Amino acid sequence: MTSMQSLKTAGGDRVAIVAGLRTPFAKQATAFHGVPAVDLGKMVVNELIAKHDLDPALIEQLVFGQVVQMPEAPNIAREIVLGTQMNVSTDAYSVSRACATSFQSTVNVAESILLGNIDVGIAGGADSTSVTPIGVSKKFARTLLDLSKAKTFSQRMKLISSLKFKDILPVPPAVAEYSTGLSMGQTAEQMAKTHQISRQAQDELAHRSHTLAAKTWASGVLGDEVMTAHPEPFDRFIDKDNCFRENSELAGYARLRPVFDRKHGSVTAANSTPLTDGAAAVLLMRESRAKELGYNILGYIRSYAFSAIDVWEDMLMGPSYATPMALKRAGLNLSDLDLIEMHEAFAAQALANIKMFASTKFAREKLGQDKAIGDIDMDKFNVLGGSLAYGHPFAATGARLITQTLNELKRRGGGLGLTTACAAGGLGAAMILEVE
Ligand SMILES: CC(=O)SCCNC(=O)CCNC(=O)[C@H](O)C(C)(C)COP(=O)(O)OP(=O)(O)OC[C@H]1O[C@@H](n2cnc3c(N)ncnc32)[C@H](O)[C@@H]1OP(=O)(O)O
Repeated sequence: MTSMQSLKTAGGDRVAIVAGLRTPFAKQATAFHGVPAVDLGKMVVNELIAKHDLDPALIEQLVFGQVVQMPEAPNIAREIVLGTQMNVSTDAYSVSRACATSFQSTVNVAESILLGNIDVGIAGGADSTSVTPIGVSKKFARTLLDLSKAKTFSQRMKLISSLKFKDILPVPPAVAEYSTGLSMGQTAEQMAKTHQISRQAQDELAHRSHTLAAKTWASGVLGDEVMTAHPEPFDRFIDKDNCFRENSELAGYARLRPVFDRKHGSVTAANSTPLTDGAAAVLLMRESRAKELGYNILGYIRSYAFSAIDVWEDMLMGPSYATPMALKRAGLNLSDLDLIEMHEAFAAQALANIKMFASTKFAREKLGQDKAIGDIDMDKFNVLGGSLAYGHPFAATGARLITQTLNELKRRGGGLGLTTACAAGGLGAAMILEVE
């Protein structure tokens, strides 16, 4: 059921986003090699507090997430509280919604404010694809347990001799769907085929994304929302993302071979998001509390929605399902929006969603509505470049999109912006933001 959302507290306050910050995003095994997600999270939250002169005692809740879990620190939010200047009594818990994780953490803090439980909270997400839990095969894990219970030498020998070489090889985490075994890249290939997205169109979108991101970095506007990082105890310094190409050339894209379907595919390293390390966070407050504390408000959450579809086919369609829900909840049409910020997991996925936004057939058959969501005006779409160029530290992307959209709306003198993402599990997230 989709009805209007009124995102106001009992006292009539809106949910204000006061600020957002992220670490630079670094390609796997580069600047943040060896830095776990929890440390990236601590870095960004500490800096967010310091940069905005926030008394840590005022923060009543921290909701955070990470997609690639660290088994030794399953509640990353609580570890961040304990590892920063925050009061130990600060409520902290972790959420997971795959690539839409920091949309979820932002909504959780917003809901706490709306319910009157808190006035000030921080939400965000962090991921490291460089520090990952390397596991063992199920057979090896089971044998190790049985070995610990074996009573005789011959029982132990029997168990050990049952193992083959492949059973003892380490198992890295897969960027794949648990129930289907399909990687995200294979799903992107499915989507390219179903929606007839050409290799040329994918490469052009990726080239556009890199070109816009390079231009944006060169303009200096990201300096305010991306911290410089010098992760202790690592003797390195990084002051900007290192995924985007300074001099992207379309001709270079065509040379690459497809990765996920080597024979008939079109998804390559250049039109996919790179595996990335990074963290992002947003500071939320009840509107009048923010004003009382003397903060300038960046913007407000106007509506949000999450959607879910089946995972066997074309499951990265989240924006096409969550966006109409968020629009209805805000009482808006697509054409009312000034900016559309869509997570680019793969160029094929973003282009398939753009196509379905414009499709009346899709609207009728999948959304149960007569009219298409609307044609996306590309002058409003990912105007600063997207995840293909910035990278995609899974749990941090939502908070990056929210912060980047609010800042860009502010620079344009205000307006309405959509942020939306697909996520594993067939999930989708959409949030409409307003800047006055
Ligand atoms: C909901 C969701 O968000 S789902 C999405 C979740 N995320 C994912 O699934 C991650 C998908 N991405 C990946 O798995 C990896 O990035 C891969 C497998 C696609 C590519 O990995 P790698 O092969 O390590 O990529 P790498 O960066 O080395 O690039 C391979 C080559 O392409 C080239 N290349 C990459 N980008 C570009 C570009 N924009 N232009 C030209 N060449 C490029 C590189 O220079 C490199 O060339 P080289 O081998 O001559 O040095």
